[in-house]
Amino acid sequence: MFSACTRRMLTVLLVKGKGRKGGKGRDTASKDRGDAWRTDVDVVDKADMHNERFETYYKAQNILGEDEWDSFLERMREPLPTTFRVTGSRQVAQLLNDMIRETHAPQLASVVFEGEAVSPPKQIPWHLNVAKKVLRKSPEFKRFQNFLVFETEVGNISRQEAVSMLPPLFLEVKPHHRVMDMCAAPGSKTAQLLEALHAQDTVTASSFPSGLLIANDSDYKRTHMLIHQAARLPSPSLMVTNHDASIFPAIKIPSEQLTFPAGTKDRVVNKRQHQLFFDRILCDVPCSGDGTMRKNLGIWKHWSPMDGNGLHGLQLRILQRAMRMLQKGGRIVYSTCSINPVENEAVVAAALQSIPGFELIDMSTHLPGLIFRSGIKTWTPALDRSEYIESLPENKRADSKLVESHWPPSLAEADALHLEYCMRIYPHLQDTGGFFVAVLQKKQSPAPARQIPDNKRQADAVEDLETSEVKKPKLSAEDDAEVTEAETLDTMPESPSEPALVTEASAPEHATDTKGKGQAVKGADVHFKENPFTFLKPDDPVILACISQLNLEPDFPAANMLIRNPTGDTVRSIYMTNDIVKQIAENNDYTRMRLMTCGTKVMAKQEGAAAKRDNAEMQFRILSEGLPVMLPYVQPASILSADLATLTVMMETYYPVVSQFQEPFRSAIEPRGQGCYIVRFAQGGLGTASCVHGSCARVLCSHKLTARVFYRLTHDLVLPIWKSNVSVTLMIEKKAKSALSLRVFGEDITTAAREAAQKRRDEQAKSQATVGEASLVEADVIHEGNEGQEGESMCTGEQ
Ligand SMILES: C[S@@+](CC[C@H](N)C(=O)[O-])C[C@H]1O[C@@H](n2cnc3c(N)ncnc32)[C@H](O)[C@@H]1O
Repeated sequence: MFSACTRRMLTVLLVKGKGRKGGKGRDTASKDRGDAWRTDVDVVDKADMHNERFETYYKAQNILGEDEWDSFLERMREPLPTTFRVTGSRQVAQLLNDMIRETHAPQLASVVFEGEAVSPPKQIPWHLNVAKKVLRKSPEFKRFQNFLVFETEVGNISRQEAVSMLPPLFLEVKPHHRVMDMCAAPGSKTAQLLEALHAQDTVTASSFPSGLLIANDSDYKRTHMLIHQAARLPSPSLMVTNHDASIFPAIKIPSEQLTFPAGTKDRVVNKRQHQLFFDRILCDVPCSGDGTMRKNLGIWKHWSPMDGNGLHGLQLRILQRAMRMLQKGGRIVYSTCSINPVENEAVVAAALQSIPGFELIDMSTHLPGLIFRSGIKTWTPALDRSEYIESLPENKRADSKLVESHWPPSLAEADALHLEYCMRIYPHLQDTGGFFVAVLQKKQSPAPARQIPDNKRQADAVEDLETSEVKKPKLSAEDDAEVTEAETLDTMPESPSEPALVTEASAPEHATDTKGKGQAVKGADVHFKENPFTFLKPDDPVILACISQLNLEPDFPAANMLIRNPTGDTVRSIYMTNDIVKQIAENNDYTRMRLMTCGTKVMAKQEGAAAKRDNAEMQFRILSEGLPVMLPYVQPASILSADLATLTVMMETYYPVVSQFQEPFRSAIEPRGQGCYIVRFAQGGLGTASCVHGSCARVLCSHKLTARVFYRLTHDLVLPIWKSNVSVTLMIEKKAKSALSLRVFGEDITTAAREAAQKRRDEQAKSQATVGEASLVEADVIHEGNEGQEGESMCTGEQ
């Protein structure tokens, strides 16, 4: 389907039947991760997938030729192929991709169900069609589905519609780019953008991109989904904010982050702070979601053209705000999962007409395998819910409830805007959902740009601040209150002497003093209750202790470590950011930005049983999720080597004592003091594990023999451990440990799994005993009944 898809994309169609439960629309489409792969009950019949208004409206828009209309509608009523993306860290992604390609796909290659061959999962652009019945009844597919469910639960695989993977591909994000995701939750595209920023990552270590990604969503609860999603791709370049994207505040950045083109006025050069402009912005705006009707069947019943009419104003304002935050030469992708021109071409046309200096770009050859139709140049907005669509002459349009931007521009204007460069994707073209993408670019200034290093930017931003003049579109009064440019840009300090932002009266002594204590900050949001962000000084005792305990390299970015608590006294978790994220956090009021998180959590104070047992002084450990980011700074000599036998011991026992390990690991760990260490299990290493309960050696297990099964490690594995006075513990979370065990050994050999299996066996035995007792009682009752009133005894017994 899409030949330019990223390495991590895979697609599988898991469900093919009559249809599934109707959803509530696009924004509610994300489900509980664990349920995401389970097949739903059919509740909407094909016969109910009709909506007169939908058909009349779209026929009137001429979105497709007559010859395509029937196949379009027919495909709209077919269930959507289920696609998924491997989203975990590069280490996990590589393993999972290999597992699917090398283990699951071959195992599924020869499945024949009811006399018909079923195709295995394939990387996009291929597809697999599997009937629900096959999934339920074919043991091979059931196993594959279980694998998907498990990896989805631990967050390494997420269900994502194929078309929804497109916008980030059109953005072409590079590691040095400053990127904004305006409407980001639940975060599937954010994950793709992060992957692009981290294109230089290796299998075990994260890169340290100089770029930035701000992932924003106006829905507070949904920003937590974003944070959760992003935690799987730990990045020092990430910030998550909770703002209305249409009034996203201007972000200040100090001069050090910019280079100025020759001829820039002194007044500008001497300014201490400037507005940050982005290289790439994604506007995946809230929409009516009628392109998702194949999976959100509820939309069939309730669809009305007024859905799109009502969203148009907000969509336009979000796009306009993005345009005002874009760097010259920068790119915006505007996307919706709607096929309604009022939410698509109308928004793009109005935005281009209202803000000069932008153009649509032709991306038709960017993904050669993608089949799409060009954007349309004229449409007829619906005046009401009526099934009859009427157009109005231009002189009557002002009298309607619609605003000017709902209507199409003249054909000459549409030609000049190149609306044909917009891309419309319909379900029948390549068996996907419906989707719309437009790629806008801010024209370069006439003066050729000087060659500048990656981490330095032209002060193009400054010029814009000085000169920007924005023509505002007429917006419908009922849509939303109009937000003026002044409200956002005015908050920039005009004079270099104006103090930096962020008041935090309770800033700790050891923190960098970036706060104007007690000062009221212009634009601060007093209702925003998240903890402040406090950067530790590089010579803070906590940082110095971490450097020495964890054997960190001299180039460890000690100045970029931050803590999050109101007082700054207790340091439990330490986050790491890159320079640009630090600059933004320090130069902007975090409440005004509504900053939820920045950077990534990399270290934590060792607490709990182990520390208490050992009476440990304050010690820090590297978190498993932060390890890829920290690894480049851990001195190689301090990294321990181990084989899979060592890993087996760590998996099979909660707190294995040193004497349980074999040589050479035992001698390597024995003399070391208490603390956190990093262990590398090298690719190609061969190991064994006892089969505890799994299918691989079930026969041996049931005969109480110890099965030793051999495994080979296909990639380097690097993990954190904690050595106490007596034991060595693998420091990864319980579920992640089980997932790792499944990936490496093909079985869950962890202590937790063994205990759970034992518990299940005990319960089973108990219930069998109860059944036994019950049948004895039953037999007694039957016996008694038989003795007494023959014929009524069964009934009594069953009660
Ligand atoms: C289509 S969804 C985004 C999906 C997301 N890009 C992804 O790929 O996972 C639209 C999002 O816009 C958010 N939203 C709605 N109004 C908004 C606004 N004014 N500003 C920012 N976000 C908004 C919704 O909460 C929703 O999460």
